[in-house]
Amino acid sequence: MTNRKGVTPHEAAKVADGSMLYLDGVTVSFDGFKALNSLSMIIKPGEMRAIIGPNGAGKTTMMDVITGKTRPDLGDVLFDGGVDLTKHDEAAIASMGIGRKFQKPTVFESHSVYDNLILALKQNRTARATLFAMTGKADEDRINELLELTRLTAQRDLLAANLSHGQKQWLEIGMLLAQDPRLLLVDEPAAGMTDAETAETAVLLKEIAKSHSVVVVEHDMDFVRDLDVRVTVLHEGSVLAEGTLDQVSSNDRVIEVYLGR
Ligand SMILES: Nc1ncnc2c1ncn2[C@@H]1O[C@H](COP(=O)(O)OP(=O)(O)OP(=O)(O)O)[C@@H](O)[C@H]1O
Repeated sequence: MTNRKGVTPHEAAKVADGSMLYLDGVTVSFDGFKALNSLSMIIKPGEMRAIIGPNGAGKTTMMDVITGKTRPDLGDVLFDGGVDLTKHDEAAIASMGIGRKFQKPTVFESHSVYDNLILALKQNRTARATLFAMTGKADEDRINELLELTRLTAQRDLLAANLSHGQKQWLEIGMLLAQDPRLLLVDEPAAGMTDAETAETAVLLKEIAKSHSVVVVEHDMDFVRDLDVRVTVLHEGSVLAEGTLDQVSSNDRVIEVYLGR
């Protein structure tokens, strides 16, 4: 079988070799409307990428395709150099190491911060992991690391319901990390945060990106500037521009369609 460019899956896997995420010619239609229109993008291992674009550009649909929620009509979606994500369902893709953080935090409000992290850690126990089960001490150490990373050490025994909006987002990021993903997809983390929380979230994501690939969808340009990473601009389901934030924001086509000035 070949895709629309006459590329076999084997050939696509060769091109994708060494990438964490490889999208090529990905097209998704809803009743004839192309939410994604031949979208292509490569994320390298250890890379953090910011995705921006006006409403309806296809950002959410792209995340849906990567996580197996939506099947593309056309195109290659490969993880870790060669795993064809279009052949797997959401649960299988999550267990392969792709974690997704939705915009709205979904922490367990009636549980403490600590219990939320423990629950996330235990969720990750596959049969194999149970066989070589971590000791209680190893679990404690991991939780302490995650509390430290997510700036929640002092809130460890608080009910999640009593955290600020920003702290809930950080807790949920910690819960995702407890499941040891290799690629994290983060949808508008700064939405609804205070300026201080937004700035801290950029620092947090940069720390996480030292040991994970991260794709961040975001509208807040100050936050994207703080991330200081390569930016991809989506428009009408395809890549309009890619580069530093300064490069894409001085691109005439981006100014025309995205910034509208
Ligand atoms: N299930 C669906 N059925 C029909 N149209 C859809 C569906 N999902 C998305 N669309 C359309 O596809 C386009 C892309 O939507 P998508 O949500 O991916 O954009 P987005 O870049 O995430 O936008 P936003 O910034 O507003 O979240 C939009 O025009 C949207 O109306």
